[in-house]
Amino acid sequence: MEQLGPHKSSYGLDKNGLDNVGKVYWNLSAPALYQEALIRGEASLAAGGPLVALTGQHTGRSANDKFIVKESSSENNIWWGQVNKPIDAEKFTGLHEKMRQYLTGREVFVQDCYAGADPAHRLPVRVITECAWHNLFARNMFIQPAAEELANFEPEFTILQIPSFEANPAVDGTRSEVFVLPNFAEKLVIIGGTSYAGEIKKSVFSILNYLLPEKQTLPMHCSVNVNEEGNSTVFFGLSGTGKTTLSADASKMLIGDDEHGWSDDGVFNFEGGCYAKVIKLSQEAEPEIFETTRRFGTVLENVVVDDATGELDLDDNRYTENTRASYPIDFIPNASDTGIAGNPTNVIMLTADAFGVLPPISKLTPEQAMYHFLSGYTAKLAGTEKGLGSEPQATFSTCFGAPFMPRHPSVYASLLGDKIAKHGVNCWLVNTGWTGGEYGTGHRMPIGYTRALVNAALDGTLAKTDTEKDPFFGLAMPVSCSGVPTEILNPRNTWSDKAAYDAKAQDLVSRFIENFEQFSDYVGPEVLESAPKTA
Ligand SMILES: Nc1ncnc2c1ncn2[C@@H]1O[C@H](COP(=O)(O)OP(=O)(O)O)[C@@H](O)[C@H]1O
Ligand SMILES: C=C(OP(=O)(O)O)C(=O)O
Ligand SMILES: [Mn+2]
Repeated sequence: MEQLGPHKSSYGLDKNGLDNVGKVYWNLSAPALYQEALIRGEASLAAGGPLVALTGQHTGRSANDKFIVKESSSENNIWWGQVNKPIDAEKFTGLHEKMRQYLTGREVFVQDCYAGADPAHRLPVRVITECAWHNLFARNMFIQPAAEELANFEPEFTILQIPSFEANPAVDGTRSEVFVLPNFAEKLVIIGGTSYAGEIKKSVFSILNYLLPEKQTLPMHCSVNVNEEGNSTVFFGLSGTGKTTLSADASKMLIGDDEHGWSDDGVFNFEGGCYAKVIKLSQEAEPEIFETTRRFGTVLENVVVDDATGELDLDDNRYTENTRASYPIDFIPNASDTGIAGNPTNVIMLTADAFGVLPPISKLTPEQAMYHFLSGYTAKLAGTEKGLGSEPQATFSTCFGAPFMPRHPSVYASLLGDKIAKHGVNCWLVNTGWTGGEYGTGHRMPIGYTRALVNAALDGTLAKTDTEKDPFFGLAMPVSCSGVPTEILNPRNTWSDKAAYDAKAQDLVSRFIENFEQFSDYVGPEVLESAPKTA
């Protein structure tokens, strides 16, 4: 086994059961990984220097192909159901062994890194990949140990990601050729059949979501930034609701864009990089993120590059709507270099309501915050082309991140409830989705309006503004906000057909109620009292 690279670890790959591989590239730098990726034809270079990779068939997460290994150490702690589905330990062992055989004589890339900016909570993770470009993704996304820490680095968890190795569902116990299999007993996640890099980061997230509640630390699918007064804000939200977009803001210090922990000491980023959606990215609305797409070190996924000029075309969705940029967090000009901040003053729950019935901002009582956290509502337009007649798809994903939450939602909700009460946190619901009338005719909330509303919430202005109560969801809607047209603050105003608005709002209320039945035994009467009600 040939060992290459300046930062080999004394904890060799034999300890990962991989004494049979051909070459190991240890902790290569970004330039070295570029070279290896380019030599192998894994990726190409675009103007300004980003590395551009195509993932082929799988351009997003394969949520249905994730199975948690059922074994005695974790079995009773997992919330088994539609989301967390089991796979037998024997099946895992069989597939892992096949994967190991497959790697005989092959090359692998290793990044040893930390997940968790707070040294008290960080997890040493080893990411072993087949491709150099996925290794650079891992290097961008996680926290790099100091050079002297690498020599004696001992991983607590390992991610083994081999996209060209596919499962055979008939014998391996998977659903398809794709598999994402966390094994909490063996402290190992094996990934195969997909090149979507997001699987790597979300696997590490799932591990921390499993481990941290036992340390009284709440893991969160959220972004975090800090304003000029030093107050930190948590932005919860499902994919596409604006965590990354809204946390990158010239007037704030960025802590992180996607995954954080909240301990007794405050909040900390799990990651050391960001993973931004770049489809139709506007230089004007998102200047900081836009800049990252034209520089050395950024990995672009499924972005179209002009053959003749090497220029990016961020508007081209021929491979997917889910085009991505991963970059180290310090590519954002005002990012924190510690990844740590104090206890949040505000919690913002983001939703992208494609029905166009939720207000662009509302103040939540602590009980309503619990209700919305457990509900985890967002909605997408069914087709990528929004047009008349496309009925939106409602999604309820508990804790704003069900696919990544191995434990029962009440575990996370009770930690959040305690922290909101203890620190007197202000909670808000922000709709970054569609407005301006009946769905299909409306448009997405302009980012500038959302930023203005968020800023008015954070600087205390909205707390002093009169509110009106929406009759369907019981939400307190501010009646005015500087920089935002008054008529959009109550979404009913934006519909020409008021009866259609009422019917649609009522329909969404019914969906909330139906979805919440599964949680009604886990919350107190005050939370149920604060729930949306059918008229
Ligand atoms: N009002 C808005 N607020 C936030 N994002 C918006 C808004 N309107 C449109 N967008 C777009 O929605 C997407 C939000 O994605 P992103 O911030 O990556 O979400 P997340 O990080 O929560 O997955 C971006 O493409 C952004 O340009
Ligand atoms: C990376 C992902 O998360 P987000 O869209 O929230 O950035 C994902 O869901 O694959
Ligand atoms: Mn994001």
